[in-house]
Amino acid sequence: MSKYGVMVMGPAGAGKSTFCASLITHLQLNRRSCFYVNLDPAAESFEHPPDLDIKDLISLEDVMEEMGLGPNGGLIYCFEFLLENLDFLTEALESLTEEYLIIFDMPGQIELYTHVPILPQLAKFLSRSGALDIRLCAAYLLEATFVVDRAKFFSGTLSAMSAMIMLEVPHLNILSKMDLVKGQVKKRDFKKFITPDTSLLEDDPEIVARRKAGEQVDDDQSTDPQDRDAIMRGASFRRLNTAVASLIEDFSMVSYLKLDASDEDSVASILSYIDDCIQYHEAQEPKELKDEEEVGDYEDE
Ligand SMILES: Nc1nc2c(ncn2[C@@H]2O[C@H](COP(=O)(O)OP(=O)(O)OP(=O)(O)O)[C@@H](O)[C@H]2O)c(=O)[nH]1
Ligand SMILES: [Mg+2]
Repeated sequence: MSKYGVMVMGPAGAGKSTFCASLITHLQLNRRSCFYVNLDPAAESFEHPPDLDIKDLISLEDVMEEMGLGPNGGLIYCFEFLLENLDFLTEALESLTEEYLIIFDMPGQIELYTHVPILPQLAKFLSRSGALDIRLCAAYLLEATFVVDRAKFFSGTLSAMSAMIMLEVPHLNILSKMDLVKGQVKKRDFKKFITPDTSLLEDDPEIVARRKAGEQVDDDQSTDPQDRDAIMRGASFRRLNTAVASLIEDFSMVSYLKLDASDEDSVASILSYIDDCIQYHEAQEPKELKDEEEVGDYEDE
């Protein structure tokens, strides 16, 4: 029996847990079953109580206290512990039928998505180990407000691409919190961020405005590493961003969907992409109406 799941990932505060909550509400309203797995050992409050919570296996607070680790080292320790105790996941998930969408709410530490091999191991276990065999996709969230700062946007896009390459599962990139940029960025301008390329740096309004004001933008103003502002306004920093943007353009892997978690249509649209990625609908049996529903329907006519 196939199982279906989505890993909701992305940097801290990107709106992962909010999206999970909106997705669960939407699934419930549409009479679809879901199973919510919290894999963030530091998460405390939830709109929907998790069906499985990593905190029942290990708590970040205990790890930090007992092992003398900081929050990031503690989180890595928690995931290493999870990988040594995968029965915790198998026992809870193995009996789920193909009707369920399993939603994994991930933590926001960026290290997990960029260079430590923990998440690839976990994704491999969930999707390919034979124990669970979940048809899994990743939903990587990045805050849409990042588009205001080109350097931030490309650095976020690079980490999305890094997660994509490391995880080797079908992957959706999503610009979250779209409500925050509505009215601030014109629709036509926003389009350019959907499939990012180097042209975004060439017509950066900040550079255009500085050039217009007669500022010299093609030289470095300072090479003193302490003078962060001057470095970030200098030509070397722009060359670095251009190199990052070119890399992203050359790989041509990242394009974004848009999400406003408070808008049900927007959540429904993202869900349709998730369903499509994991081919959820292909495995579903036609559902028969229950007797009372059938009678009710005829009475209405
Ligand atoms: N305006 C707006 N705010 C949002 C949206 N989604 C989330 N937020 C807010 O962003 C903040 C962070 O949201 P979370 O859902 O906790 O983000 P997260 O990615 O789970 O955060 P961590 O688990 O700490 O990494 C909260 O204050 C949310 O209310 C959205 O679509 N629009
Ligand atoms: Mg969260």
